[in-house]
Amino acid sequence: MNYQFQFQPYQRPFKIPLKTAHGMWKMREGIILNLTDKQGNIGWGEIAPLSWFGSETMEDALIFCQQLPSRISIETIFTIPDHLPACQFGFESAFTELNPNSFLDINKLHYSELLPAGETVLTTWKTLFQQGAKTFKWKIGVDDITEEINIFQKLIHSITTTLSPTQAQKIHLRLDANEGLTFEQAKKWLEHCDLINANQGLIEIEFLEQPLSIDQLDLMLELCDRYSTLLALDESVANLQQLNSCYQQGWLDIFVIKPAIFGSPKKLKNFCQNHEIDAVFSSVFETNIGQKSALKIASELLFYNRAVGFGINHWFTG
Ligand SMILES: O=C(O)CCC(=O)c1ccccc1C(=O)O
Ligand SMILES: [Mg+2]
Repeated sequence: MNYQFQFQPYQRPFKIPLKTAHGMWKMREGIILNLTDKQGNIGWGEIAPLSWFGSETMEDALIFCQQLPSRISIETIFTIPDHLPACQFGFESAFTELNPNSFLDINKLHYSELLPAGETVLTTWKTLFQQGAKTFKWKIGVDDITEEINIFQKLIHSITTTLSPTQAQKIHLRLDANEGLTFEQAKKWLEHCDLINANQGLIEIEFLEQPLSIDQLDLMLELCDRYSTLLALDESVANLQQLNSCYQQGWLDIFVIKPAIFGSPKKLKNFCQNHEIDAVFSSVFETNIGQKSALKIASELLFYNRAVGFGINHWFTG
């Protein structure tokens, strides 16, 4: 059995550049591919690399696609090397569209909306809340910490005063530092988070994501012991080898999984079915094609029903 293979690179500008502790991101680049079977059915896939998270680069992915013949076998799809994790996802997704293995309803998922770093968070959160959002993630570790904690207090105040006392559902707020904090700064943030969570009010700080760099897992484990607010690993668990390693080293809080750069979905499913980890599935700003495949994986593997980090469409026009 083999498939006809086609691919097309794309570029998609952000409405406003995404600011994280890793820098500014203005343009999402990737590759849309399709496989056609003998009956003429088409399966779509997307390669959306994120090299600052340790995946291959856009160039690596393009070179890989260019050297493939126009007809490829199943064997080719399932033997893409581990240093091309976004390619593994893209090709396997297209294959799975042609050979579906589950029919779960991705419309049942709930979403976390991504809020921009800095003061604009104060207006953005409200617009998204008025559209029905209940879970938000705010990027921190970008500006001076005193300034950010100041904005954080204003955000908490804004949420508290906007909610009606009869609000049925809690607002969940996630903080994502993208490795941008020091140990001391992480402690400071977690003190603020613990105070809010001790209130047991209508706002819950759901977790602090990747406060420290990936070589500081020991310190992040220490933060888990010291504070009651949960921590999440993201950059530290970008692929299967890293996930395995952090799991073995005793991480019990949350794991952020970005299916589009994680590598083979088959291997990811295998891991999650053997270890019931507390996972948050999240986007890497892929288009609807990659999102659909990633959300299918999420709906199959979600044990704790946490909101998925795919509330990102407001970052693009059209
Ligand atoms: O996880 C989410 O809720 C949104 C997606 C997100 O934050 C993200 C998107 C692209 C690259 C990195 C990250 C990140 O979580 O650090
Ligand atoms: Mg993150």
